[in-house]
Amino acid sequence: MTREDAALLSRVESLLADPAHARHPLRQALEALYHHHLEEKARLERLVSISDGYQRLAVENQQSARQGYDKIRRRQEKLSRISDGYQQLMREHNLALARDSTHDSLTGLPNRRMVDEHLKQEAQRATRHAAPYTLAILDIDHFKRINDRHGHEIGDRVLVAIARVMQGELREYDLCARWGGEEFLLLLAETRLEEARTILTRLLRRLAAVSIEVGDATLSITASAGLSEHRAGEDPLDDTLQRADRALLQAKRSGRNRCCITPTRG
Ligand SMILES: Nc1nc2c(ncn2[C@@H]2O[C@H](COP(=O)(O)OP(=O)(O)OP(=O)(O)O)[C@@H](O)[C@H]2O)c(=O)[nH]1
Repeated sequence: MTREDAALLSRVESLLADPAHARHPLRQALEALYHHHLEEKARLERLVSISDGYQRLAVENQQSARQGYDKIRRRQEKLSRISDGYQQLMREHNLALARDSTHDSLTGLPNRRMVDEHLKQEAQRATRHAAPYTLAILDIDHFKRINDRHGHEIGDRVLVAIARVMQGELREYDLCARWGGEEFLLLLAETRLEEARTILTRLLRRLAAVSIEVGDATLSITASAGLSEHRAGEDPLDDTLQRADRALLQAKRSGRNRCCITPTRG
């Protein structure tokens, strides 16, 4: 209520209360108007109060709806984080499984299964592009002595060291796999026998220069290798590798620390 309204009301109340105007012809009408005004004012105040209550309720509802929504959103974000983490874990787990199934756990080199896959691909490539490739089988010389003298653990260290050297020496499109025990299979892509022999001779020299510290002593090794070039139409494992194996035997028999080849024909 404004100051003017309050002053007017107070003036009306004074007029109504004044006995001098008790018989005034407008007094009754003024009194009725005054009471009507008070009732209307009270009604208006009630309406305002109800309206305020509604507004308060609406705001509270809005707030609680927003809080509820935020809570659900936070929960969903949390769930999606958990799900993302779980999926990432599964992906890593599957990758690790796939890797374990195709790689040797000691050296980290590809294993036989991986060789099989590569040989299939290489066979297709060789047929399509007439691209030659050579297989080499490399075997550490007198490895049993290393195990016997220094123990299996040192033998393992030697295998790991050799694997690392071979991976460093070969081209990235070649394959160097652990074939079993102290034997490694090398697939030299797009490589003819003579070129492969040069690569293997260099590799054997590199291996012979490796020093492995065992306590106070320094250990060194040599290796022998047999090579054979794949011939069109033949099975790489049944034929090419068999010839490479025979060449390896020849390398061992003729004094070790060397590589031998089987001629491309014959
Ligand atoms: N430390 C270790 N030794 C292995 C592993 N796999 C095979 N060997 C050993 O490798 C040795 C292979 O010995 P042999 O087949 O007699 O051949 P070698 O002593 O290398 O002799 P040559 O091949 O004739 O020069 C055996 O003593 C096996 O126990 C392995 O994963 N770790």
